[in-house]
Amino acid sequence: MRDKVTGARRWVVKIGSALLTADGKGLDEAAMAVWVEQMILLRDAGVELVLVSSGAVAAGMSRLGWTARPKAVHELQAAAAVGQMGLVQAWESSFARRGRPTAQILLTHDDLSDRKRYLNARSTLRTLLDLGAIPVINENDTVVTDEIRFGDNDTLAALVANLVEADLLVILTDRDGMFDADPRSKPDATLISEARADDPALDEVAGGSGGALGRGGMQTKLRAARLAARSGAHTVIAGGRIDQVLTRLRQGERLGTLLAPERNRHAARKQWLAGHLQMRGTLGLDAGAVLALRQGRSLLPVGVRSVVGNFRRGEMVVCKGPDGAEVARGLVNYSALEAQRILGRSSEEIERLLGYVDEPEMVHRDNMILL
Ligand SMILES: Nc1ncnc2c1ncn2[C@@H]1O[C@H](COP(=O)(O)OP(=O)(O)O)[C@@H](O)[C@H]1O
Ligand SMILES: N[C@@H](CCC(=O)OP(=O)(O)O)C(=O)O
Repeated sequence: MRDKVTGARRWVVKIGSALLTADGKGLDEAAMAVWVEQMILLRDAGVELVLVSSGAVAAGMSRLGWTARPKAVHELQAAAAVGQMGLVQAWESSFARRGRPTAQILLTHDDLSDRKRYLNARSTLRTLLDLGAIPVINENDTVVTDEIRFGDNDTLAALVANLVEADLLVILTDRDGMFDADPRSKPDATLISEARADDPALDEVAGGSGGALGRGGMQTKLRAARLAARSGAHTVIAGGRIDQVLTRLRQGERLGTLLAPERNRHAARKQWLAGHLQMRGTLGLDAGAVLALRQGRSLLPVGVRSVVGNFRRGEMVVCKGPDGAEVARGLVNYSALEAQRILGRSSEEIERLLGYVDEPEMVHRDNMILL
C-alpha cells in the first residue's frame, strides 16, 4: 500500500500546534527548518505541496507571555492574530532561504462552502502550485465565530486536500501515528501501520481528545482521513519528530499510520464531483450521444447539438438528451465559445476549427457522472 505514498504527486502536509510550538515555548524554528528542508527536496522532485500550519494561537500566547490557553473567544482570536504574524514570518524566511516563495492563505468555513469562493480558492491554489510557490494555510481565526469554526486544522487540511484534489494528506503530530489506544493512558499501546479509513473499529481507538496545545486529538485526524478519502486521497498520520519523516515516507518507509480510501481515486473523484461543483452551462446531446454515454463512453463534439451558458474549460456542465432530461454532468474540456464552434463536428476537425486541440472529447468519461 505504500506505493500510494511514493507515487503521490500532490501532498497536503498538516503540522499541528503540539509540534510547532515546542510544547508551548514559542515556535520551534529549528524543527520548522528541518521540515522545510524536506519539503524543498520533495518540491524539487516534482511533488506539489500545500502546507497547513497550526500554531498561531500557541505562538501568540507565547509572544504575549500567556501561559494558559485563554477561554474567551476574543482572547483566542487576539492571540491568533499576534501569533499568525510570527508563524508566517518563520515559514516564509525558512523557505526563502532555499529560494522557494510561500503564500499565506487564511480560510474560513464560508470560503469552502460558498461555491464561488470555493472555486476562487481552488483556482488561486492551483495557480500557486503551478508557479512553484508553497501555499501556507491556516484558519482565519480572527474572524470566525464559534459556530463556524473548523476549530482543529485536521478538518481544514482534509477539506484543502479535497479542494486541490491531493493524492496524499500527511498529518504530522507529536505521536508516531495512530495507536490502538491513547498512548497517554496506555503506554504499551501499539502503532496501527495500515487500515482503511472507514474501518469502524478505529472509532474506538481514536476516542481521546487533543493535548494541552492542540485541539483535535486522534478523533479529528481520523475524521480528516475520512473526509480526504472522499476525493480519493490517502492519509498518513505520522510523528513530526521522526528523523527525516517526510523524506522517508516518500521513499516508501512504513512510518506512521496509512489510512486508505474505500474507493479508488477514480470512483471517489466521480462521487465527489457529483456534489461539489456549480453547473455553468448545458450541452444538448443527440440520441446517439446519449446512448454512447450510457455505454460508458466519453462525449465527443459530434454528438453535441446545442450549447447554453457561459462556461470555461474545466467547469461543470449538465448534459441533456433530446427530450431535455439530464443524462450526465461533467467537466467540460472546451469553453462555451469553443464548444459552439466545434459542436456537431468530428474530433479530427477540432484543430482546423480552433487552431489547436485540447482534447478529442468534449467531456471525458473520467470527469463525468451519469445520472
Ligand atoms: N489512539 C491514539 N493514538 C495516538 N494518539 C492519540 C490516540 N488517542 C488520542 N491521542 C492523542 O492525540 C494527541 C495528538 O493530537 P493533538 O494534541 O490535537 O495534536 P496536533 O496539535 O498535532 O493536532 C496525541 O498527543 C495523543 O495523546
Ligand atoms: N488555527 C489554530 C489551529 C487550531 C489547532 O489547535 O489545531 P491543531 O493543533 O492542528 O489541532 C492555530 O493556528 O492556532
